[in-house]
Amino acid sequence: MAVFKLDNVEDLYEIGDVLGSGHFGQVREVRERLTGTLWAGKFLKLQRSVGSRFGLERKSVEQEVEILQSLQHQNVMALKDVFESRAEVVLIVELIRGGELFDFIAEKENLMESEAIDFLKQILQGVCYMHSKQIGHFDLKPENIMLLVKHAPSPDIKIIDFGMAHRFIQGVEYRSMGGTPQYIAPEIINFEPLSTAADMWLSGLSPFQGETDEETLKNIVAMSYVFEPHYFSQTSSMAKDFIQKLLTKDQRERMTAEDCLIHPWIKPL
Ligand SMILES: Cc1ccc2c(c1)c1c3c(c(C)cc1n2CCCN)C(=O)NC3=O
Repeated sequence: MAVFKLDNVEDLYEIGDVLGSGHFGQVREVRERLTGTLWAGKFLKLQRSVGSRFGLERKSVEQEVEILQSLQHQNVMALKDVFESRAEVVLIVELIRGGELFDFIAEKENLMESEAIDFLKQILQGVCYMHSKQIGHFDLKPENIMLLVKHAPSPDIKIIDFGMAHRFIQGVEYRSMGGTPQYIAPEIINFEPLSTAADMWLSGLSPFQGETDEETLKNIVAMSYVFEPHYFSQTSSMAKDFIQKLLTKDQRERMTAEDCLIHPWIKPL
């Protein structure tokens, strides 16, 4: 069993404002007392009793930490320290101030395909790196793609939140039902053995969005989507080819992150 630092996190870090919260718990800005450096603290509530509906199993937190400790890449959120008390574990991670990529794009009048390609290249480089270590993220969605700083000439992308991540072991099957309905791959809905290909079922604007989660899931399994002219009329055929090769139902046929990085839309000849 992994043992994290038992010091009181507040002895080393001044706890600041809440930056966000979600299934994982809360993220707060923290200031390292020794250096004055700002970090983000991810406060994860642990289950008080086995099987409790509230809080996370310690085992799943240990898995997230073990995965983060094995990832060092400029497009993946960095883990600095881990503290634990009786009821919670605190991950001290890189502070990412640029906000979510989704909001950055939404705030722009229009996004040039060249800008989209720059962002996509960084995401693919981060995903390619984690897949090369047999690690799948399993919750890649716009909310988990952030910008290190907002107003940089070419903003750095950071992939965050490895709470659903899994390290594959040769010959050991892995199935999961987790994820966010409009972004999960058909093999997850069908509870089939998974691979890192599930991360490649990328879609920012989900073309499968239904009125309800149930309808969305049916759309995904039925592969019923169209490139709505309202959103895709200005999208190049190369870009649509790229999207279609990702939204491939058979995970064995779907482009890998490596394939994507050499696709003509991303890497013109
Ligand atoms: C300035 C700011 C605002 C919201 C933040 C973060 C930073 C943030 C951060 C992280 C996570 C997992 C979630 C975060 N959230 C929650 C929302 C993420 N989709 C993180 O790992 N570093 C962050 O700075």
